[in-house]
Amino acid sequence: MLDIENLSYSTPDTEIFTGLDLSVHTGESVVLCGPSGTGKTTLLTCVLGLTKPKSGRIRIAGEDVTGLSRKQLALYRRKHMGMVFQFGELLPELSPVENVALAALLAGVDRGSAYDSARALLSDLGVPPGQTPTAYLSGGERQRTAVARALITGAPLILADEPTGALDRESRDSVADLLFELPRRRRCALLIVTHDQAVAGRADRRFDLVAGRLVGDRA
Ligand SMILES: Nc1ncnc2c1ncn2[C@@H]1O[C@H](COP(=O)(O)OP(=O)(O)OP(=O)(O)O)[C@@H](O)[C@H]1O
Repeated sequence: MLDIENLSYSTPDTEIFTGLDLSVHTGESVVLCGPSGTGKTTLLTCVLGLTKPKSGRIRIAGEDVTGLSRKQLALYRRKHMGMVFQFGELLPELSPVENVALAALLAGVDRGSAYDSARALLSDLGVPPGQTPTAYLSGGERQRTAVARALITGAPLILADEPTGALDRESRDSVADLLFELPRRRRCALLIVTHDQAVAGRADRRFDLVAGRLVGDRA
């Protein structure tokens, strides 16, 4: 589902990573760890098409996304990728169902279907129904809502950046349970960046980004 080939990125002062190769297949979870500042988030933003790599190729579902225009990328992202951030990044004044339905509406789904799917997905992921703005939910409930938002369009590639970094241990475990079930339950590919060793240990494969190189399991 995701094929990264010979990817390099540098800032004007520093080479962040060089010649990275990484594949994530449908039905599996891959975790990316490594010291702070080695470029893990930058790698995710390259996959999302928000950062342009210096060289190399990223293919998603067989399509080379490194050559797409910004507009094509935005459309491609909506259809093929779901993203979960550390702090959920939800709209705090909207309820969970509104946050999740909004992602479907932006992807062109009609209002009735968007709301029906959002309610069904949130119920499946254990988010209490109701009109409470997400600002008042617990951290775990917010992250479950963020996972629902990432899934609502049926994206085959789910990316997560420190999805449990802001949670206590109990919420961390339940959000990790939810995330690691996804590849098999929903036939997607999952790539998670995390510093949390308990979360990292649950992935099918693990890599560490150290000094610009990936170290670890191979595809
Ligand atoms: N556009 C940019 N201009 C300058 N520096 C950048 C740019 N993008 C990334 N960097 C630098 O690249 C390095 C990698 O940052 P990144 O956030 O990807 O690391 P990380 O491995 O995710 O770190 P952490 O684990 O702390 O979240 C950092 O030193 C960051 O400041």
